[in-house]
Amino acid sequence: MSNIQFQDEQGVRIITINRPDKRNALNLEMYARLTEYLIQGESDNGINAFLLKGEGDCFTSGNDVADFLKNSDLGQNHPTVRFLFTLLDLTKPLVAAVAGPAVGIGTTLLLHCDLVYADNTAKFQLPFVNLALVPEAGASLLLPRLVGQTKASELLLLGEPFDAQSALSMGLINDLLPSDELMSHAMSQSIKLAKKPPQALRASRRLIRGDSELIREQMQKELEEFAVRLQSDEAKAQFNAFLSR
Ligand SMILES: C/C=C/C(=O)SCCNC(=O)CCNC(=O)[C@H](O)C(C)(C)COP(=O)(O)OP(=O)(O)OC[C@H]1O[C@@H](n2cnc3c(N)ncnc32)[C@H](O)[C@@H]1OP(=O)(O)O
Repeated sequence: MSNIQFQDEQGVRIITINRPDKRNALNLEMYARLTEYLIQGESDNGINAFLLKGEGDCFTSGNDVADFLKNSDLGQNHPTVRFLFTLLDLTKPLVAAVAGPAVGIGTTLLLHCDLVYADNTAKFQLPFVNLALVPEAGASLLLPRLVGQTKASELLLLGEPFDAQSALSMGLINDLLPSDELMSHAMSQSIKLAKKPPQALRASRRLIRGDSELIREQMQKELEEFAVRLQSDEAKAQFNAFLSR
């Protein structure tokens, strides 16, 4: 069974990251499934919104660190790269429900979401420099835009974890909810979106998100740098240190 599952309910495609033994770390197969289910949902007239969540007490611990050691060719067909550009090119709204860790791409993908809800267990982190990497998913452009350059530098250069209250005050999440209300709230907000007139919803979303070509260019620059960093001795040392803890 795939570690990514989906179900469609009331116009919402709910996508679940489900690899609890590795804290929902994303491997290549999982990126490919995420992309497939998003693209399918984009072309399905019965789907008007996506809701992304993690199974259990974790959103996602980000990229599978072991995969960093195996796959360094980040061409356009690489599953992670395809997923990132699929996120950028989504036309239907994306909602996220975050409980537990949301690390690396687990945090940066939130910058592509339209609504983000979290509970008190949520813990965000952008540990790219700690891993001897650079930001991805356009975070080097989108995060300064959201939180200002000095705060973005703190989050991206120091790479320390921050909690849901901080994420709320920065505007990274829309609301902080009790754990037992997180999913029902995220779902009811997603259903509200799914019931809006779809063309107006998509057009408004496009206007709100602004110039996607600028973001695409920045993502491309990030990926070029990321590919170089991935090959570096300092990055390999960090990956091996994590894997041999
Ligand atoms: C393009 C994208 C880039 C990125 O996303 S860069 C970010 C990459 N991610 C990370 O660096 C995060 C690494 N993980 C962690 O820091 C911690 O985990 C957490 C804070 C997420 C959770 O901590 P805790 O609850 O104490 O769990 P645990 O004991 O560390 O992990 C349980 C098992 O899960 C494996 N695991 C966790 N995260 C990853 C990962 N990202 N890649 C591969 N494996 C991971 C561990 O190794 C271990 O496994 P075993 O039980 O076999 O020892």
